[in-house]
Amino acid sequence: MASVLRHSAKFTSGISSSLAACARNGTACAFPCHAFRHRNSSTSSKIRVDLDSSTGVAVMTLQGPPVNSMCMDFLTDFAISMEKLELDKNCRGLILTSAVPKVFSAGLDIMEMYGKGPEHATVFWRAVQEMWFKLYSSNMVTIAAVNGSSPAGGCLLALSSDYRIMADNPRYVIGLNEAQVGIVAPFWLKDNMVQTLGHRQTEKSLQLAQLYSAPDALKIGLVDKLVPEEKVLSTATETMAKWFSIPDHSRQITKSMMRKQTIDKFLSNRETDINNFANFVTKDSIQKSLGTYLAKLKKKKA
Ligand SMILES: CCCCC/C=C\CCCC/C=C/C(=O)SCCNC(=O)CCNC(=O)[C@H](O)C(C)(C)COP(=O)(O)OP(=O)(O)OC[C@H]1O[C@@H](n2cnc3c(N)ncnc32)[C@H](O)[C@@H]1OP(=O)(O)O
Repeated sequence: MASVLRHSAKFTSGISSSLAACARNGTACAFPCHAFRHRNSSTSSKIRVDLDSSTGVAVMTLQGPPVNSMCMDFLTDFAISMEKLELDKNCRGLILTSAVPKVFSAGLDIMEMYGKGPEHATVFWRAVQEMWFKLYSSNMVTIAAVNGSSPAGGCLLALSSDYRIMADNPRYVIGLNEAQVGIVAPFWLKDNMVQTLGHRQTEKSLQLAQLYSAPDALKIGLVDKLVPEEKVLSTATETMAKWFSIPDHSRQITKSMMRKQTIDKFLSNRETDINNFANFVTKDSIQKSLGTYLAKLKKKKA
């Protein structure tokens, strides 16, 4: 990552330090508390992170045009940002959003899976796993502010968060469409979706590679709330205040209890999953599917 978290706070005051203490201790803290904000920012080529220490909320903005696809740089920046935030005692909650118009994230960068050898596939898949694992197992309250289309890996970010708010625009889609691309959602992502939608709905969604419009995603519970696009971020901030009203320790233990089985299964099968991916994605037939899908994406424009 190009730069590190910079501490830009210039002053402390009784009010701001007590708000920061409030953020650290996990006690309820009324929003908005704009008066004396402490902001830490970090920017890499693909991701910007703004942490407001006075509220304990970090906003991670995906800023990799044209579609926030998850290439190696993106995945590395994401992992480093998550590690820093997780260790920062001033940070209790994370909002994920996009600076790219109309797109939250197009998912994994297909170019990272196309025409590459098994060594690259191994490194890439470990980084994908790490992104999911860091978000899914985070101690922070995580809210996806989905302000655009969010297929495949984009949906992964949303699914592994605690709460999903999406822009109320029927042209925006979200879902796990891997099968359409000729690839397969890994077991841990499937498990994550089962927890959110239930077994039957997940089976239909995955087999049919379904991308849901925002209203349909709300109907099946793939997102929790729809709001006008310009309110996605402010609603995420308001929602965070509600989640912050629960003491951190009890919410965190509850979260880890709910997610433990999926995490344990992932950790026990992690290396096998990497080998499976590397073998699968380098097969001629899978490469052919990826090539056809890529050509379709490019042709769409012509
Ligand atoms: C049994 C063993 C287990 C094996 C497991 C195997 C695989 C597991 C993988 C599972 C996990 C996740 C997988 C993925 O995420 S795969 C990626 C799937 N993503 C998509 O299908 C989305 C494709 N993109 C779109 O639908 C659209 O781009 C859009 C996001 C709706 C945005 O539309 P629009 O604003 O109209 O932009 P364009 O379509 O014009 O795209 C602009 C340029 O970006 C390129 N592009 C788009 N998406 C991707 C991508 N995912 N990767 C790389 N490049 C992408 C597109 O081609 C355009 O490029 P150009 O300007 O050069 O033409």
